Amino acid sequence: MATIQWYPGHMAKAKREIQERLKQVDLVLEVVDARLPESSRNPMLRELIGDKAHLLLLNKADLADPQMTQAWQKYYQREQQPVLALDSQHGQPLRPVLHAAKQILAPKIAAQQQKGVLKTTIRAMCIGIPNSGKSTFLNRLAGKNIAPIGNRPGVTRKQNWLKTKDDFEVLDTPGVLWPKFEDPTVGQKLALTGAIKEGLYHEDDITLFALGFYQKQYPQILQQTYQLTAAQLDLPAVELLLLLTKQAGFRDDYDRMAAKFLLYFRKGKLGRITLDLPPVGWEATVADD
Ligand SMILES: Nc1nc2c(ncn2[C@@H]2O[C@H](COP(=O)(O)OP(=O)(O)OP(=O)(O)O)[C@@H](O)[C@H]2O)c(=O)[nH]1
Repeated sequence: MATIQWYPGHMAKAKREIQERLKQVDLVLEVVDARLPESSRNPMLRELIGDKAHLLLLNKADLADPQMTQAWQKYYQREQQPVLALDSQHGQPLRPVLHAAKQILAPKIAAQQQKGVLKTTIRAMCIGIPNSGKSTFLNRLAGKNIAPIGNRPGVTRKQNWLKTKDDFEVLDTPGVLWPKFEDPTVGQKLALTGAIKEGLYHEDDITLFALGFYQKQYPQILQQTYQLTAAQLDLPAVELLLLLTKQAGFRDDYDRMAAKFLLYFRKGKLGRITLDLPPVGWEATVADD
């Protein structure tokens, strides 16, 4: 399978801009996809953030496996990484985000108050990879539509400040991917969830990856959606794709079936699933505490 690579012209520029803007903010809000909390974190951004106050937002939690989202939250808490799970599409994130921001910045706010500064504005910066839901999140935060929302990666181009009530100001930034995925499954997961521009991957490859993942982690969803027997569920992914293609009446046009499968997946019609699993053994260390 070809490795998915991405060489956007604006990446280096975005990096410089983010570096510059980091100096102006108290806090970084990192929006990731709750279905892939690690694979949708840009290592370059992580490096840029350094030790700046940082709240990790597991967005699209409505599409993720709720038990896995809970596990990931526990995992990050254990790592001393402040974290919140959000559904920006349907929820109201302002209150929980502001509350978490105030907790993270409590020592800084207390120091300012000691100096007699009573009205403290919190300045945050929203970062994340394309399509993680930054614009949707910011629109919800502001309570009105200000950031452009797209269902394609790479819609947000400029950096804009938005002000909410409660002296909370947030800076929007364009979604930034990184140039090369060390682990090819990261690219496959990002392509599956729609973070990578169409045309940079083969839909059948990504569908085969997804089928294999469902077979291993969520067989009951496949079984129920496509009415499969136990033996069919165990077929190699390629054969399963051919079977689904025939079942759909597409003869041997598996490209058409792959496109349909991806569309279904992206509409959330193939169940709530999480593609990244917390590192093996972390629960044991939590239990030891
Ligand atoms: N189900 C669900 N969909 C969401 C959520 N947040 C965003 N979306 C959808 O995800 C897609 C991408 O959202 P955007 O807000 O445009 O993402 P972005 O990160 O600003 O994207 P770029 O502009 O490419 O950087 C859109 O189709 C949104 O409707 C969420 O919490 N749940």
